[in-house]
Amino acid sequence: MDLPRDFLKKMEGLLQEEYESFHKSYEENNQHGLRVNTLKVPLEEFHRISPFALEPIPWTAAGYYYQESDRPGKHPYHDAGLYYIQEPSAMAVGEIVAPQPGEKVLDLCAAPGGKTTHLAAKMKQQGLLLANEIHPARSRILSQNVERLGIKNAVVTNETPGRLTERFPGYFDRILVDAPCSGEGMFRKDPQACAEWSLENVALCADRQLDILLHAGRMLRPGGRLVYSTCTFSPEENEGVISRFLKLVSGFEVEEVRAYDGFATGRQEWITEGAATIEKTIRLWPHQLQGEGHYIAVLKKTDGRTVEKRQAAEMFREQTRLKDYFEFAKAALAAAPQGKYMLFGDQLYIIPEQMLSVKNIKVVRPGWHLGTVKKNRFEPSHALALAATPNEVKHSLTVTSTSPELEAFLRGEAIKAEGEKGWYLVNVDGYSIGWGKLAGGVLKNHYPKGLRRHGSW
Ligand SMILES: C[S@@+](CC[C@H](N)C(=O)[O-])C[C@H]1O[C@@H](n2cnc3c(N)ncnc32)[C@H](O)[C@@H]1O
Repeated sequence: MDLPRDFLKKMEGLLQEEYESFHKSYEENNQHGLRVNTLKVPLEEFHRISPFALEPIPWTAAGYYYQESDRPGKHPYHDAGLYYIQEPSAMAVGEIVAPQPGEKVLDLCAAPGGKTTHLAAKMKQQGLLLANEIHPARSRILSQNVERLGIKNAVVTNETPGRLTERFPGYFDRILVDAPCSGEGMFRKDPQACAEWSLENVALCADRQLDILLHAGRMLRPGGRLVYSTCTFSPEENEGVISRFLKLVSGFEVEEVRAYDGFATGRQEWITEGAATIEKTIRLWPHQLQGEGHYIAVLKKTDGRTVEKRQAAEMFREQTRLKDYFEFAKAALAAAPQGKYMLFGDQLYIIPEQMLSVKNIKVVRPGWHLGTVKKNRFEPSHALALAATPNEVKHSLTVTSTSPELEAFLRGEAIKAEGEKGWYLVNVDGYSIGWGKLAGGVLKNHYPKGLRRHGSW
């Protein structure tokens, strides 16, 4: 690999006798990982059905190494949301955030959604997961991944940390700042990060990271936990940002992180005036484990201001407009889902109970999308399909992952099928993948146009 000379010089100075083995790691290929989405398939079941040879990743309960030649991204189980393809070291972050079902959790820099989907699996569809991404196009990709993995309790926003802080002071139990960084830890995987690297950019990233972290600190409730992570090695962006934060803000302490084999500690000596507790933060090195470079710190808020009174999400008052939805639910679902229904224009959602008002906030996905209220009928959404199981609907059609029917369905074609008229949840080997509408022996295709496949795979 053609690595930036200034980068190598800096790493040699930092790592000294360890530098040689670090440098050698660039001669090896990066490892590939997938994380099973336990919202859709229990782990033991995935072990039984997995078409791929899998090796467990030690620091993640649902994470596995796979062989690149298996191409899990092409398998229909990917479209059905059974797993998320994620760099192995990145899986340590969600484990360390460790959100509990029912909590209020913010993922502040969330796209494309690797960590959001990991946090969601741990929350088991309960509580509020606010996934935010500042870049509009990236926030839409994040939203698609939330949909694909069948997540019901996530709200996706497209905001600056500053604007979220105005709405959510002292609100969250846990916050993840997976900060934009110089990406030094990803050079093996992402040659573009390598091409864009410079010492100036490292300094720029560090200032931006501190700014994001300061906002995050204000949104944390007293007693809550703030996890900061990067995929870079530079001490300025890691130990440096945490030390600067601790100097600027009182009432936070660094918490010990559970270490696995191969995890190393943060390095106090690499920054000037580094807090001694910085050694409780962790570093993942590509020459010490099978994964790329990462840094993770956990900060606990030991005190805080009294929390201001907040505005609850607007109540929904238009029950009459839901008549067609309830008729659809009666005909197609085993039971209408419980929750706080809300209409945004003609789009119907169930929003997480703990969500606050979204007025003046750029919302990409306000909750679990159920479908569109049309004139005299209701059309169910892809998000409703992906989060449903065959026993939650009245009619379902099972196809196998290798069947021509599934290929046709994913291409957007109609399928021949017999049965009662109505909406059918199409599922691959029992895992929901989309809607079809049956009439006259033909299942009309409702697989979203943007997701359809072309040719075979
Ligand atoms: C490391 S990536 C996040 C990866 C994501 N957590 C995942 O696991 O898939 C950092 C994200 O921060 C976003 N970002 C960039 N500048 C930002 C800012 N000033 N405030 C908040 N987020 C920012 C980037 O667009 C990027 O999507």
